[in-house]
Order: sequence, then C-alpha cells, then structure tokens
Amino acid sequence: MTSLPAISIQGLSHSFGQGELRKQVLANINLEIRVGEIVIMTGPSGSGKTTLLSLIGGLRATQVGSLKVQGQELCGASPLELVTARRRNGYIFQAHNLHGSLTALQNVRMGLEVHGQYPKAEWNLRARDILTEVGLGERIAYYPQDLSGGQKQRVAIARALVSRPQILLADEPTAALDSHSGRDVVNLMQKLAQEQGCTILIVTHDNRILDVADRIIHMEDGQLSQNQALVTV
Ligand SMILES: Nc1ncnc2c1ncn2[C@@H]1O[C@H](COP(=O)(O)OP(=O)(O)OP(=O)(O)O)[C@@H](O)[C@H]1O
Repeated sequence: MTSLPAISIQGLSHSFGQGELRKQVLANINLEIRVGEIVIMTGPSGSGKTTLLSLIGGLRATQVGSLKVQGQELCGASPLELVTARRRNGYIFQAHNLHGSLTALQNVRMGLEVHGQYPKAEWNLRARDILTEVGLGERIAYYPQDLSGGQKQRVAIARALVSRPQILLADEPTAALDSHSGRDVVNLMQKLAQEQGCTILIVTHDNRILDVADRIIHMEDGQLSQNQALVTV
C-alpha cells in the first residue's frame, strides 16, 4: 500500500509586493516529504525558508504552483479552508510565543482549544499528561516568566503536540537556547513526534541539531538545492 506524501509541492513560486516593488522570494520549488519523515531546511538569512514554511502551514495564501498538505491542495484554497488546514498542524517558533498571563497548563490547553477536536472535559488531563511527558509535570502551574528558556520551549512543544497534529512545523526552535537545552528540545520533538507518527519540517541555522534529520534540504535565493542528501550520521 502506498500512502500519500505528507507534503507535496510542485512548481511553487511566491512574491511579495506589487508592481515595481514586487519581489520574487520563492522560485519553482519542488519537494515531497513522506509521512513520518523529519526534514531540516537550512539556508542563508532571507533565502525564503520561513516563507515556504508559512505557505505549507497555510499561514499565507499560495499564489503559483501546487502545494498539497495531507492531500489537500492549498493553492487556490479559500480563507476558511486555510484556517482549517492551519489547525491541523503544530507550530513551534524561535520565540516560544507563550501567553505570559497564562500558566503552563493553560498555555497547553490553548493548543486543544484552537484545535477544537477533543471534548473540553479532556483538556486538563491531556495538557497535564503531555507536560509530564516533556518533564514539566511539577511545573504545570508556573507562569512563563518563572520558567527557563528551555522549559518555555518545552511548554511550546507540549502545546504544539497536545492535539496530535499530523504535521509539525518548527522555525528556528533552538535559536534562543544554549546548546544543552537546544539538544533537549530537539530530542523531545523527535521522540514525541515519532510516537505520534508526525511528519516534521524544521527550519534552522543550528548545525548542532542536523543529525535528527532523515533528510536535509537547502534553500538558496528562493530555490531548493537539488542534492537533498540523506543524512547518515
Ligand atoms: N511579509 C513580507 N513582505 C515583504 N517581504 C517579505 C515578507 N516576508 C518576507 N519577506 C522577504 O522575503 C525574503 C525571504 O524571507 P524569509 O523570511 O522567508 O527568509 P528566511 O530564509 O526565513 O530568513 P531568516 O533565516 O533570516 O529567517 C526576504 O527578502 C524578506 O525580506
């Protein structure tokens, strides 16, 4: 049995701005990511990595080409379809983006609220369970200001994965962390996502985490390099 790729992109291009200010940032991107694969995307600043990640996440509308996520075509999708597509994914950003006025537990519950799939009666239990899995079972009532950078990012991972998304998109998840915390965070992402059969795409400049990838792809001037070498480490 052949399963659909998690992500399938053909001839994707993207520009910002209009008229004379129009600037093409992605040109003819072709990429296929299999279900359960962990792919790392590297490349210089400004090369278009975040733009591609945001298109895959349905965070902005796709203009040209074909972009299928879990078999759903996002090019030409309506705003409502994009919102639905967005809710199916988990996101982790460089800055953890936790709400400062909410505890760790409440932040993680938000991941379930937004997702809207699980009954409300289960939210606390699910949030508590995943916080325990990321090693923060004793800190569920802490506010972000009372957690270290690595702990905050672990809350962000718990929030991203609590709804058991099929795709996890991470943009520079270790950039604000020291090497030890960065390694912890990536190992956790890998472990939880593998347990859940989740496909992961990570954008990073952090060479220390490249070994978690099944495959590394490289973006340069809006184009993906062709030698998408398999990592053998
Ligand atoms: N909303 C926007 N409006 C106009 N231009 C944008 C917008 N977002 C990004 N760009 C431009 O698109 C290009 C690609 O940006 P993008 O953020 O995708 O690069 P990146 O590879 O992720 O960079 P970095 O590694 O620094 O995050 C850059 O030249 C950037 O200035």
